Amino acid sequence: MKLIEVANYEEMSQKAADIIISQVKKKPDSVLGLATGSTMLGTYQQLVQDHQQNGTSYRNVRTVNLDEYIGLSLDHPNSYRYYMNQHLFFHIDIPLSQTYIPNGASDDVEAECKRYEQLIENLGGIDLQILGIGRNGHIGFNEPGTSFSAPTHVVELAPSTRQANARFFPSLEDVPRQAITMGIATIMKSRHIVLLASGTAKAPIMVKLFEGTVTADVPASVLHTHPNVTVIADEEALSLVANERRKVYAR
Ligand SMILES: N[C@@H]1[C@@H](O)[C@H](O)[C@@H](COP(=O)(O)O)O[C@@H]1O
Repeated sequence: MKLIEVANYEEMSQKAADIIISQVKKKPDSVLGLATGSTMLGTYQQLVQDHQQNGTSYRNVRTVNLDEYIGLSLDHPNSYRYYMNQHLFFHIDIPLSQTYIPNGASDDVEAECKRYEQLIENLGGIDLQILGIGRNGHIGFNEPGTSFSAPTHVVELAPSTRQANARFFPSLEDVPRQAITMGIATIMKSRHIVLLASGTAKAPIMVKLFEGTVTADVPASVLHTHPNVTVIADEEALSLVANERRKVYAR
């Protein structure tokens, strides 16, 4: 795991966008694994700006998103499909037919998980997966305790996750209780993984991540066992991580 320390959210977003843009330039038909949440908004803004100013093309890119709530229609303003369309897909030249997100409105969510896992395999796997991190260390919606060998599956959202995401919904009651998420095994097959973290809310979990212990209690800690992971974190997110721990990963 390699740590890139940055000053703030803007710098984190710029660095992440640069990595995505070079991936797309190097391999125009890349499979990009994408994430949602507040952390990603700046990165997507940078990609849109670069597309408009420099014409980076996504015509042949395929995207697979990490997760989706169960029970929201695809056009529900809180669905991750809606988020991706609004914040990225509608503003770049990717055909929507090449953008994939688990269908949380499916009648048969178990079958949908199998279909999604197979789809990723049929695309040839993920070249570059972008991840945020939950305050409890979740990646995608893989909550603490999830087996590292799980493929795409249905999850019960932890009360703390529903609470953290409630700010996007009218009330806590409106936050879905379940989601479909790529499993940790699915994520770990990606050829390169970039995890982004910004702000003091992520400081305690960054301490746990950089302790270096691999444990299902901190799902993101599995990334220590992947050969090609870059963490881009800002000063606030790293504020509780001791300098010696940072040095272990800063290269
Ligand atoms: N399923 C998503 C995760 O993929 C995301 O990383 C996390 C952090 O969100 P934020 O970036 O808003 O802190 O929230 C959600 O639960």
